[in-house]
Amino acid sequence: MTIRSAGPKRLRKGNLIDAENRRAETPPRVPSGDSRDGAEHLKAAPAQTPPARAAHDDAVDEEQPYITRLYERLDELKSRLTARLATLYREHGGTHASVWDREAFVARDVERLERLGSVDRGLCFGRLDFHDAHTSYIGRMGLADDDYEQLLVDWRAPAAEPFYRATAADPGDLVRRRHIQTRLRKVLAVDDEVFDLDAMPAGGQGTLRGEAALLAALTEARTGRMSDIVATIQAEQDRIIRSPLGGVLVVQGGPGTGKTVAALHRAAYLLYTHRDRLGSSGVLVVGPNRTFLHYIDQVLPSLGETGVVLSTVGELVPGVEAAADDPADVAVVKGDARMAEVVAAAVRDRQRLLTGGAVELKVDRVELTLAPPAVRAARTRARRARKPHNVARRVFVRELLNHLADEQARVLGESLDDDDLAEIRADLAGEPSVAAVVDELWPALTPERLLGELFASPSLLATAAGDLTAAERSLLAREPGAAWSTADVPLLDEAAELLGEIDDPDEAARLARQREEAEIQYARDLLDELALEIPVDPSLVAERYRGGEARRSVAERAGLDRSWTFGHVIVDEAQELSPMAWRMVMRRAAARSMTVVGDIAQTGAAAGARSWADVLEPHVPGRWRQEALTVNYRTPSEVMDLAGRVLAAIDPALEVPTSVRSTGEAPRVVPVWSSLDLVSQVAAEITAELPALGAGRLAVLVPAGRLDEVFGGLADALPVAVSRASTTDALDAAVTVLTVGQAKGLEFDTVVVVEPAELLAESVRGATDLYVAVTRPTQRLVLVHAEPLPPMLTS
Ligand SMILES: Nc1ncnc2c1ncn2[C@@H]1O[C@H](COP(=O)(O)OP(=O)(O)OP(=O)(O)O)[C@@H](O)[C@H]1O
Repeated sequence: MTIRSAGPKRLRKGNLIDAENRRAETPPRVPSGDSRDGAEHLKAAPAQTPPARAAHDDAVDEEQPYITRLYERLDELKSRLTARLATLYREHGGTHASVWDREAFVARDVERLERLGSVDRGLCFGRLDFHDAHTSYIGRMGLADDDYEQLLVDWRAPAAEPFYRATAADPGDLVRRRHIQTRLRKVLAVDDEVFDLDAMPAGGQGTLRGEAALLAALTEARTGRMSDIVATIQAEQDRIIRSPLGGVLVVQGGPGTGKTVAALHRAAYLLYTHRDRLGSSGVLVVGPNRTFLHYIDQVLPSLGETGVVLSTVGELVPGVEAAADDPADVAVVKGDARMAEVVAAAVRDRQRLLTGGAVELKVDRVELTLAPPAVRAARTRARRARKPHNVARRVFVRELLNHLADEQARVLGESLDDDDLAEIRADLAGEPSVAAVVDELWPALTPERLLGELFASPSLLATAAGDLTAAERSLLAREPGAAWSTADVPLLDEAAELLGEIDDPDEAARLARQREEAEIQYARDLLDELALEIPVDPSLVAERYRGGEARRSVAERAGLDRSWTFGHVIVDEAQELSPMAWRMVMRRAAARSMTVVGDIAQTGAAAGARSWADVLEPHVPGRWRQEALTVNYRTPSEVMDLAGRVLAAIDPALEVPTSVRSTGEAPRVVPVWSSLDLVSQVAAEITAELPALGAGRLAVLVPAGRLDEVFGGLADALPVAVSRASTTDALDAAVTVLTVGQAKGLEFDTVVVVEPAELLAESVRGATDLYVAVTRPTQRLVLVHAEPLPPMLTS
């Protein structure tokens, strides 16, 4: 096994060896010793000599009492909080102010308890020894004793920075950085980097260790869930994590360079550092699909942050469920920036004039004439209000009723005072024939109705989408009542923005009901999570949360409110967003504080990005900054050699990230004589792989057209659980069958790619899909094919 220190982390003074030796049963693989791209590489160490082992064991013993003390402090704080919370939950009544105070205490204590409960695993993972003889311990949260003496420094605090940033060239005041590995509150290993050997106490030199903690993290079997990397953040990642809050930060990096994980740690860092600001406005993380969000959803809670909203593009409009998939050409048209004008024109087209001449209305046996000029005047006034359609509708209705009331007075030949006129207007407003005309001329519209009617009507489309070709317009056709697609959601959002809220009591009641259900569910989840030792009646908690806007968590409120603007927005796999999706996401980030994470070389969506400038210049011209991540932590170098050939076929100018380690196992290519045998051969390959897989995860990546066939065949043939990406347990099974699109952002110990030539041919971005597919494994890659392999995989 080799670790290459290719950039973020450099070889440092002292030996660098694998502390895992202590528990590893087999010695690590001797490195191949190649040094690509001039990257320094770290050699796996020979087995420890007895004195080194003894010194190491002494260091483990030395740390245990302190770690035990930290856990005791954690437990003490937890039991104090639990007791106080149980008391607060039982209290009733009091003045309005005292009830309010009590609620505030409850909310604060619940949040604290959640945080304390989330940091148990690996509470402390580092220690810094400074020249002035003081020592700091670094961990998942800050802890102090009752005398305010600092016991543990939060990893996000400025005092923890040397843990991630110190280098041999620039160690600052640091004498030694120690990684501490714990399991179940026991110290397992320590891993030291010494910056000043002379300043080390006698005997301390024996514990010198290198990249063991990183190596241990990288080679661990995958669980189907992303883990935090708080103990092993690398310097180039740390710079991104601690980059200032303001403006748009783009993080460009190849597969496996830690973009996702760094972005999530950045969310935790920003919440910690700017709690005042972000605590009330919240952080939104946008990911490519639900499976991916499920894959990452443990990372922030494990860092003690629960208040972040995770959403796909298709979920960003509350109340709309994007259940359909559009073909690529349809998604391209719907995602095109020109659609903004189409939606705007569609709204304008619903503000109509009387094209067929005057209409006669019979109100209370009085004949009233509504003439075209009156409607035109009302429309002009309403449009001048420069308000959303449904809000401006009030002006239109008022103008029209004024006109009709005057008309009625004229017909009756009476001179009426203001009160009489107001009464007539009220009567007119309740008159069905008047309401019908108003609805025809300026209807109250929901986004769903606007787009549903637009896409179902070639004539409405022809008027609103004149800039689109006839072929493009025909791609927008949709049956009334059909399911919405992900590509429809940004259009619905665009429409919602232009339409505004409807003054409709039924709609208001529906939203209130939706909110209430969410509150009750929240209360239930809360009690489940807290697992209070003293029983508390869930209905009391539900009651407590019901109705009180201010008592709901920010994430809850934000999740239910389409117009919520977040303090910071993180967009992952950002290369996949269409221009229309960007418009929607930008609305959620009104202050333009964003982290945009992606890889232009992995753009799979036909409507996705070709350059970050194309994406961002229209929204934040000249006001975005870019950082790069260059080291691949996921994929071994043997697999990346093959991936590099695929990348070169996409564009020879694109750079392959340098793998930080190698396994000595080249990708395996398995030819099959007939495509009829493809699935059985895949099953045989997986069966052979299972012993090495252990408790890890294996993905079968297939062309979309083969999903059902391969899933069905494997589910029958394999002795282990097989799932597919569309189900909620997708990442829990040992074997998951996915399309490449569904595997975006995910990783697995072993990946079996089925029929690469078909993947390549399946879409205009087939080569990109192939690149994404082969960069998913952390250990082994197998290619099974009946059709000839694409040349880029054979050379
Ligand atoms: N500093 C680190 N310490 C330990 N593990 C790390 C570190 N950096 C990245 N990793 C691991 O490397 C893997 C890849 O990270 P991540 O998924 O964030 O990469 P990515 O750049 O988003 O990849 P892709 O573009 O392919 O989606 C993850 O398992 C992550 O935990």
